[in-house]
Order: sequence, then C-alpha cells, then structure tokens
Amino acid sequence: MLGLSRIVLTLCPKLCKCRHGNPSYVCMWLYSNETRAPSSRLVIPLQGDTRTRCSLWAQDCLSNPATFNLKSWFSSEAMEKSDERIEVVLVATGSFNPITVMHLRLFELGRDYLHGTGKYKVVKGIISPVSDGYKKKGLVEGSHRLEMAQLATKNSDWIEVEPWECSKKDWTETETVLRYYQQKLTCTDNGEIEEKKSVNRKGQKRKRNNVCQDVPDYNCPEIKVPPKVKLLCGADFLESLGVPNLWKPEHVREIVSSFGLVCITRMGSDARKFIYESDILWKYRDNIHLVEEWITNDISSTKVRRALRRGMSVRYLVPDPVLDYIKKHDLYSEESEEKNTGLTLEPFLRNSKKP
Ligand SMILES: Nc1ncnc2c1ncn2[C@@H]1O[C@H](COP(=O)(O)OP(=O)(O)OP(=O)(O)O)[C@@H](O)[C@H]1O
Ligand SMILES: NC(=O)c1ccc[n+]([C@@H]2O[C@H](COP(=O)(O)O)[C@@H](O)[C@H]2O)c1
Repeated sequence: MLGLSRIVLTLCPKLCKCRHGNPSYVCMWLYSNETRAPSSRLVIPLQGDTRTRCSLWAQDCLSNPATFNLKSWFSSEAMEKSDERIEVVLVATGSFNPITVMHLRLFELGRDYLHGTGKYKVVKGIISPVSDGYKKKGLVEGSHRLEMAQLATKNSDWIEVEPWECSKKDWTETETVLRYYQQKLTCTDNGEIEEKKSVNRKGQKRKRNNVCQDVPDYNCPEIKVPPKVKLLCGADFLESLGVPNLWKPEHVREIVSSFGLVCITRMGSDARKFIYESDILWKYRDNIHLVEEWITNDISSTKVRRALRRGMSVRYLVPDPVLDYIKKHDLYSEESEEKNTGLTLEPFLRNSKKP
C-alpha cells in the first residue's frame, strides 16, 4: 500500500439504503504511484463522523505512508467489505506456432504466483498471437494460429484469445499491444470518465488535489477500477530484450516501468542474471515477477514443428483439438518451415530505419 499518490473520497447515494436517498457510504479511491488509474477502492459505511475520519486518514496516509494502518481507523466490518488486491490481466504475446501446453501452463503458473503474493487478483489471461507481418521463419498463417489458440483455450474459464494483433497486416510492437489492451480495459471500465473528470469547462486540466470529492459513485458499473495489464513471458523472451535493435530502449523502459512482467523460468535462460546485468531491468526489478517452474520441461513450438515434420508424435505436447487441427490442415511441413526464409524479422527492419 506504500506508494499512494492520491486518495479520492466520494459519497455513494446509490448504495444508500435509507428512504431519503441520502448517501450512506463513503467510497475511497486509492491511486498508486505506478499508474494514474485507481489501484483499489474501499467502501466504508457512513456513520457518525466516518467522512471526517476518512478525510483525516487520507491526509495522514499521504503525508506519511509509513503510518498506514486502516484497521486503527475503521471497524473490521467496514474493512471486510473491501478487497484491496490489485486486479491484473496477464497478456502473453508470441508466435504460438503452434500453441503448446506449456503456453497454457505459463498462465497457470503466473496466476498462482501473483495470487500467492496476496497483493494481486488475476482476472483474465489474454493470448495475443503475432501478425504475419512479423515475418519469422516458418510462421504459418495467422488465421490458423488464432484458430489453434482458440481450440486450446476452449475449456479455460479465464484465458482468452484476442485476435486484434494477429488480424493486422503489419506487425505491431509489443508496447503498443499492451497499451491497446490496457486502454481497452480502462475505457470499458472508467478511463473515459477519469479523463472527463480531470478536465474543467474551459478544457484545462484541473489541479489534482490529494483529497477531493469528484469521483462518480461506487456502484456505477462503468467506474470499476480497471485491472492492470502485465506482460506474461518466458525467460528467453526476457533475455530477448537485450538483443541489439530488436527492442526500442524506450519500449523496454515502458514495459518494465508502467506495465510490469511476470516471467517464468526456462531451461537455457538465466533471468535473474539478465536482470542483474541490465541497468533498466534492475531499476524496475520490483515490477518483474520471476516465477520458478519446478516441474521443468522444454516444450517449444520449434521442437513441436520439428517433430511434426519428421512424422513423430506430439500428442500431449499440444492439446488434442490442436493436434487434430494441425493434421486436418497439414500445417507443418518442410515447405511451411521455409516460409519467410531470407526475410529480415520486422522489428530489426523497423529499428534499423532512420527516423
Ligand atoms: N517451455 C517454456 N518455458 C517458459 N516459457 C515458455 C515456454 N514455451 C514458451 N514460452 C514462452 O511463451 C511465450 C510465447 O512463445 P512463442 O510463441 O515464441 O513459443 P516458443 O515455444 O518459445 O517458440 P519457439 O520455439 O519458436 O521459440 C514466450 O514468452 C516464451 O518465452
Ligand atoms: N520491439 C518489439 O516490440 C518486439 C521485438 C521482438 C519481438 N517482439 C514480440 O515478442 C514476441 C516474440 O515471439 P517469438 O518468440 O515467437 O519470436 C512476439 O509477440 C513479438 O511481436 C516484440
């Protein structure tokens, strides 16, 4: 809870149970330093001097976060009404050529880890297959990769496949992809309201006070605190951040500072050492969650494609419906592996262009 930048108090007439329609709850929106969006919300029944107490507590907490102790200010009954965990949406980008069981495991491992911290609640997982414009060698058509990812996640009640990135002709940088998903979550939930609220009639930005009363009511569905997007990846992906000309330094900074990473260990990669050796990753190491996979395996799409080309079984490495789809469409062959041969990977091409 340290790192609060702003607390907003509002009264909640819509939660009111009294006949006169007077507000009966105080809603406190807590804004973290990391993001401009509210990170959590507390709802406290309005009894006696609750509103004054909220206001005093907010000022006290902001001026000296070390004194933060909500329980000493409010009753346990009031506290039980709030879930202070930060909601997270895990986004995995990649080729998924084809999707394997390990890709699905990444989500389970990432979610378990974040829940184990007690600080986060994972509300959704998003698989975002890369566009054909990425031009990676052996990359089969996006429509097939999408379909396979959809088949693989059919039985999951929290992992979804987003076609946005894949259905574009051109490749999209990962930082843009994450921003898109964050914006999508924020706009549906409360992003636009937040924007409107911070602009006054003359169109000028309103000065943000530490404590004010201008946030809409608690139980409007559209003002729910938006979940935070975090990038879910394997340790090899993390190490790729250091490959010259593959990533823009400002994108690496933005990914580790604004979004954050949940990184699963992988054979052949030493994520801990990589973070230590990178100044930018070291600076934001608190925003990089390293998850140890103890049941190690090195399933990779490359190895699955290789086995398929050689007519070997890949059963139990990919979900059964995915295997059926691969067979039905005869997706992976020596010929498919030659796709994009001789082409430069789009990120290298883009980053080598003069501005
Ligand atoms: N066995 C694994 N352990 C940890 N992370 C993995 C594993 N397999 C895939 N990932 C992660 O899944 C994400 C998407 O990966 P991608 O689609 O490139 O699959 P891949 O199996 O790594 O493919 P390839 O074999 O072509 O490198 C990446 O962040 C990658 O690090
Ligand atoms: N600069 C960038 O944004 C950048 C560079 C390289 C790869 N990526 C992404 O990382 C993922 C890598 O996937 P592969 O491991 O299958 O190559 C893809 O989603 C790709 O778009 C992003």
